[in-house]
Amino acid sequence: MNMTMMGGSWAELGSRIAGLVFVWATIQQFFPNQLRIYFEKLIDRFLATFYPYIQITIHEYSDGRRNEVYTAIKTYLGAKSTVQARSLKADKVKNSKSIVISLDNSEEVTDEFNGVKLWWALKQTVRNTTMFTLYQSDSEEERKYYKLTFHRRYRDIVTGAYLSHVMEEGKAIQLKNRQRKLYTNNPSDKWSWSGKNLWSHIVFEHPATFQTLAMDPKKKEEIINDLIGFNKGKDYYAKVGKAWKRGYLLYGPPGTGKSTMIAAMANFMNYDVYDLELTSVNNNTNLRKLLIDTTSKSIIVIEDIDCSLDLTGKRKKKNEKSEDEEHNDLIHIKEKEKEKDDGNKVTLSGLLNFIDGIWSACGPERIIIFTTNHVDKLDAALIRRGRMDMHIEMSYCKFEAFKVLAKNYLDIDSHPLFGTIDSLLQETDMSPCDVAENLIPKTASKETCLNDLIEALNKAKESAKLKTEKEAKNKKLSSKAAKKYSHIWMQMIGKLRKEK
Ligand SMILES: Nc1ncnc2c1ncn2[C@@H]1O[C@H](COP(=O)(O)OP(=O)(O)OP(=O)(O)O)[C@@H](O)[C@H]1O
Ligand SMILES: [Mg+2]
Repeated sequence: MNMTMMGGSWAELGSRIAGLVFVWATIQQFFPNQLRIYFEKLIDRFLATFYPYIQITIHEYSDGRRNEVYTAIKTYLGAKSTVQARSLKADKVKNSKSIVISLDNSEEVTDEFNGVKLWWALKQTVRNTTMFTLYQSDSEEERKYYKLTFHRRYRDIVTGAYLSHVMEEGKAIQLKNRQRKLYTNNPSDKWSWSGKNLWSHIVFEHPATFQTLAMDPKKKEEIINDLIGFNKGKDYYAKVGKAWKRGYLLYGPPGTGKSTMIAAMANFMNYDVYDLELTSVNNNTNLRKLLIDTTSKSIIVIEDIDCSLDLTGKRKKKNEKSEDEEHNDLIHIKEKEKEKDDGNKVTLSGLLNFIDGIWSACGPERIIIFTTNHVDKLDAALIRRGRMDMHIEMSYCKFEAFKVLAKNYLDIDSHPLFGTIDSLLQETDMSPCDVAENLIPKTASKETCLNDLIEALNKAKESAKLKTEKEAKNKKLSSKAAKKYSHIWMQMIGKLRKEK
């Protein structure tokens, strides 16, 4: 804080204040209450003439608890002070992935907001506290606080917009620096009575990014843009009256990168991941409790949704039904479920409520992802647009995806063998997982890896051909048998009729 800028000589001001304190003490002794209030006001006015600055103090602890505002200010000033302050502190803070820089004691920084100049200082008081233990002893307790000084002219702007800005910035930096977590739900019957152990977590450290994800580049860009739009959509969602959340359905054969995509999304958005194991949830109420216990800026994942709930069978003739019939069907299913709901299982309507019921809006900025290998097995109501806003097909490896894998695994952008691989990938279905397996360098030669892949692709092509031939043969045989038996059947019926 630049003290010389704040007007007058400090020594002079100090002696005036000392004089006033003396006068004040005398007044307190000899004068009645009303007169004392009058003098108090007079002194305030007198001080304000010489010292037009206001100070706000923010203590580290408030009502015995750590003050959230103090923490946000500390983070905010940490970012400012790296360029200004001469004395800084570096700490490894719990739940933070990097070292946190903050102001050292008695250091000061200047800030500017919409043309208003402000001065911040970190102060510390030491209090003697007596510990009443067996060996009664004295100990010193440190109390830290930030002091913000500004001209009284800017009182409104500082107490309003500026402090909100500091809080928002501080929280955003905290979020960016935090160590992200991967949660999984504990089985409902093992929840503690306090209800605090609904989820267990570990640190989330998956290396997948969109850059290393092998898929069609256009599709990848579309997904990235969708996520960016969602991330910036706070005002839009509020304006249209929608809860700030988005659903993605990832479907495709095994090993095509669905789980990898979830990790890439979480890294891109800087979100936590809640991996929800539906089979460990014993009823709809507990499912709702789990939802309420998730934080904002998180992805809730239900992997292999088709295996988690019995959603099949009810809509086998889906393609034959009109939209109206589908709708009525859903109402019917919900009613039937309600009738037999014994509170011992998660039902389709419970899951639908989980996704977009009134409780789903309880924490903003959340993404829900379902993955499945069999999209056609899922109930249309579960994945309709609005619930699962974007349906993403993760398909077998094509040449563009292969190029990403070749770059990741072999660090090459081109090779004379790429042409052969391109044409083989057009004729054969191989998952990125299997392609990647062949690209892991087992020997020093990159060419050997590519040749291994070509060999694997040729084998896959050959076995696919054999499979198709076998299927065609079986089909032919069964249609021949069907014809034969229908012929015999007809002959029998004819005979019976004649006999009649
Ligand atoms: N598109 C991809 N891009 C990069 N790596 C991939 C991709 N697909 C698969 N892999 C690799 O294969 C491994 C398995 O992929 P992943 O678990 O994401 O597949 P999945 O689609 O979730 O499979 P499943 O349906 O069996 O759950 C990953 O660890 C990753 O290394
Ligand atoms: Mg998976």
